[in-house]
Amino acid sequence: MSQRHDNFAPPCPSAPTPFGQGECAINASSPPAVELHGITKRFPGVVANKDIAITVRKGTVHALIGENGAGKSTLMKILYGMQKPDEGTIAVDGEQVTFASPGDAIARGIGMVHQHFMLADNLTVLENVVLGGEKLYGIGAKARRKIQEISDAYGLGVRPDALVEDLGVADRQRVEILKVLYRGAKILILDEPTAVLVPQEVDALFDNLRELKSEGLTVIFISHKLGEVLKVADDITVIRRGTTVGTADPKTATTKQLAELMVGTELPSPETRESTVTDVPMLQVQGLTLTEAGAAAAAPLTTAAPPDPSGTVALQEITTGRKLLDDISLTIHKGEILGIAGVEGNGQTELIEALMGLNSPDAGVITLDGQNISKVSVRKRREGGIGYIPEDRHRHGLLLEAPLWENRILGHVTEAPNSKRGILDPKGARKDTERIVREYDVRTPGIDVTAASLSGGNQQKLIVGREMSHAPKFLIAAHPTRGVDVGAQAQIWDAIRDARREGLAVLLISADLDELIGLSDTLKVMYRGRLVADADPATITPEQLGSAMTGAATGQLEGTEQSEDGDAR
Ligand SMILES: Nc1ncnc2c1ncn2[C@@H]1O[C@H](COP(=O)(O)OP(=O)(O)OP(=O)(O)O)[C@@H](O)[C@H]1O
Repeated sequence: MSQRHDNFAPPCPSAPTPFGQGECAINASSPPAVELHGITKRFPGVVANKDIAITVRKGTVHALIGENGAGKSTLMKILYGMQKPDEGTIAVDGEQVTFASPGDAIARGIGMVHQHFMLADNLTVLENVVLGGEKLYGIGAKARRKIQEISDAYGLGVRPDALVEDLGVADRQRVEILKVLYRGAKILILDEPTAVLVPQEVDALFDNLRELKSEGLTVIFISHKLGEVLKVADDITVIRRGTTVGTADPKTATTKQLAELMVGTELPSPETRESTVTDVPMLQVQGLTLTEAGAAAAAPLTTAAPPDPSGTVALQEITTGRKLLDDISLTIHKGEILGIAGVEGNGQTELIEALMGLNSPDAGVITLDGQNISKVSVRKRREGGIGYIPEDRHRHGLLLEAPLWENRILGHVTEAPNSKRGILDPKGARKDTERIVREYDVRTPGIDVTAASLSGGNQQKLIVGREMSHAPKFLIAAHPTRGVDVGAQAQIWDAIRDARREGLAVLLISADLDELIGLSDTLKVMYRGRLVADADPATITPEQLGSAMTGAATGQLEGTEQSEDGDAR
């Protein structure tokens, strides 16, 4: 490592050693909950983890940070029994263990909350928590008591009889946490837990984490949000290119230092106040309304998803006509980034799907560059100049089991360089994939590996590279930097800004409010399917925006104006 900061100590040596020998940053005052020593994991062409050494103290929050592809998820999968290390040892509470499956890890008190929640929407909280763990406390009064007890003990505020489909993102996350606690977890692994939360929800989650550790539980969490890491972590381990490069003391370290240690670059800022907005409308939406029945017509864009076995039931339920999009009108001009703020589940997904032609709106007109595209197919819309960075990269952005170069073709089959005179051109696609890998720094051993084998952030870089390569007129960018490290984030922001300067119109949807405020020229708040307020990105704060998003703030917000469609509800 070339740079060294006073606040950073080298990682603990990989061979088991007693604590407190001076050069190791970990405080010896609490006993270790987890000790990873000499962990090495190889995949074809990649050493994902190399001689990793981490000690996690009991009753602490331990953050794991590092650039995309550094090896964080692999390491946590090893600790959770999902992957087997090629070398190295794991000790839990001082005892050496080997895990053949997550079941083994759970039995040793390790639980993992994944980024993508794994809850059944149509079941209650109680049913979700009990599901698969029926042997523990049954499914009746005893289970209910236990859930209430855990919820009260850690301040989770979970209601056992609430239907999961009625819960917001933060509540769902609490259910996931409760679920692992119910199974006896004493060590919780959280994979980017704040990626989908608004600032107030992040604070609430951090209160929960503090509660957990005050009860002696241990939390390991992966994050790219360095400010949050400094706020909540007791210890920080930095992983770089598969190996531990240092530990940091959150009391004294700065985000800038962390960023430098992680990726060797300074912390980027999304702030952009140069205006390139023209008065030429690129995308116009008038009175877009969608009921549940129209949304059910949604077709997957890329993957041939297996039919939902509960499809018939779902269809029977779609009779209420509840409006998922309610009279949405907006205009995005050439050179303009219009940001939409909203807690997930308030219609953003449906709006994106409507613009892409993936659902059937009940009313409304969509115009792209003067052409009415309301009834036009997905393919024609793409050929007409719509770029699409989807919110769920696994469902709509990639064919996970296909190689990278085939993923380069996805959504752009008929366009150059993937196609020549109407015929697929694998050579052209391969060459251009290599360019994207180079230009967007996609960390991969080659373009023939599957998309599934890339780390999450590198998958995202591939999608962004692909979509920007077609010089779109209008870009739908849903969480464009979700899961990417600070270095790649800066690169993606630059790519979007550069294209905007050339006249690109962008619809930006992001849970990262700094990104939303920093990049947008115009900002709207979406709540329960409606655009309820316009905010000025130059003056609004993330906290004010967060309040508006949760519907907590009514009337006109500071830094906002009334929405086009009337009252600021
Ligand atoms: N199943 C797999 N097959 C092949 N390679 C893999 C597999 N899983 C991970 N890798 C590779 O191992 C390396 C580490 O990936 P990992 O997902 O652990 O990184 P990460 O630090 O979690 O990244 P991110 O921040 O982007 O999520 C990457 O180069 C990735 O491509």
